Amino acid sequence: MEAGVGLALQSRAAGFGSDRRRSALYGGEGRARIGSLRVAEPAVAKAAVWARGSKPVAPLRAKKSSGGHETLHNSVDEALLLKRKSEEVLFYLNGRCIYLVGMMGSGKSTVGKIMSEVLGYSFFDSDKLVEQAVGMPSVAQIFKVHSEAFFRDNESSVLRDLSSMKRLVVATGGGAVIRPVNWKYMKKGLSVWLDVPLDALARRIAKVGTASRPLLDQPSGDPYTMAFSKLSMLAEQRGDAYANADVRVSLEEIASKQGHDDVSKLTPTDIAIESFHKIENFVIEHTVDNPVGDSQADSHAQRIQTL
Ligand SMILES: Nc1ncnc2c1ncn2[C@@H]1O[C@H](COP(=O)(O)OP(=O)(O)O)[C@@H](O)[C@H]1O
Ligand SMILES: O=C(O)C1=C[C@@H](OP(=O)(O)O)[C@@H](O)[C@H](O)C1
Repeated sequence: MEAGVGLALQSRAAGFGSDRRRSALYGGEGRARIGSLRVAEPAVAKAAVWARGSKPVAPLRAKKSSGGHETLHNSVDEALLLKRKSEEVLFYLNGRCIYLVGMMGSGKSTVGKIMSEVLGYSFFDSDKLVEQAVGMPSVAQIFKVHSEAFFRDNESSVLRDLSSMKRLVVATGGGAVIRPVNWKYMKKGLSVWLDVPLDALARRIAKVGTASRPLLDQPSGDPYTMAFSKLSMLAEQRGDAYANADVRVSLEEIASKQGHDDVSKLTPTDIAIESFHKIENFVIEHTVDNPVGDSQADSHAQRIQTL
């Protein structure tokens, strides 16, 4: 049984409900607002926080980072490229939402927040919306007190409600892809599969712990090994479900384009840029009547080049 997610979203949209609920709906994480979009921090500066390597480095306004000029240059270049790509994509998206899908720990929330900020879209994490709809503080607790099926019903309701909105980036839960009805909702926008090798996922999850991810939570054992074996099982069960996404962003491919094979060197900004690139190609390839018009697209491309 679902907990009236649709009604909850509507009543909150009309200004009812608790502040906690309202801030989660309109700000995702308390930043942007639907209706009057607001980006709290300049996206370029924010993006520059993630420079090469897996750790955040100092923002631009700070003194030189330990990586020196080269690191600073890399982060500035990345941030500018991200900005430029987002401007191109914004045009092609025409208000459509972006749904990020992928296994647990694939970076949907991390990359999704960067994409939403630079686009000026609102960000939502569907797990958080389910928690609010049900009135429980964590997905883990929902699984424990109710069941996975109860969680999945509410997840579908949240996706249904989001699908009627515009200009959102949504980080879906890793298992949202298994229900065909969820694809009906996500296909109202553009879906992006963050395809991350299992060993990298297991490393990330072992680092942050499994308490918030009930399907991986194990009372004992080496965290990396346990996460790896559970993730492998889930990946097998889910088969090709992720491949329903409109575009696939493979971290292995990005790493190989950059001339190495270490996906742990990729920053979330690298991944956001590649996601924009793939979305743009997808829209161009799938625009049957070319409603944008070639000349309009050309002049847009020229404008972008001069930025
Ligand atoms: N490109 C990346 N490099 C290194 N760590 C990352 C990267 N993207 C995400 N992470 C880390 O991996 C963990 C899971 O990321 P998250 O965005 O929460 O994934 P998801 O939303 O897909 O479950 C977080 O601790 C996050 O900081
Ligand atoms: O893969 C899954 O089935 C799940 C992924 C989780 O979301 P994240 O992918 O954000 O961790 C969360 O929805 C729930 O624990 C189930």
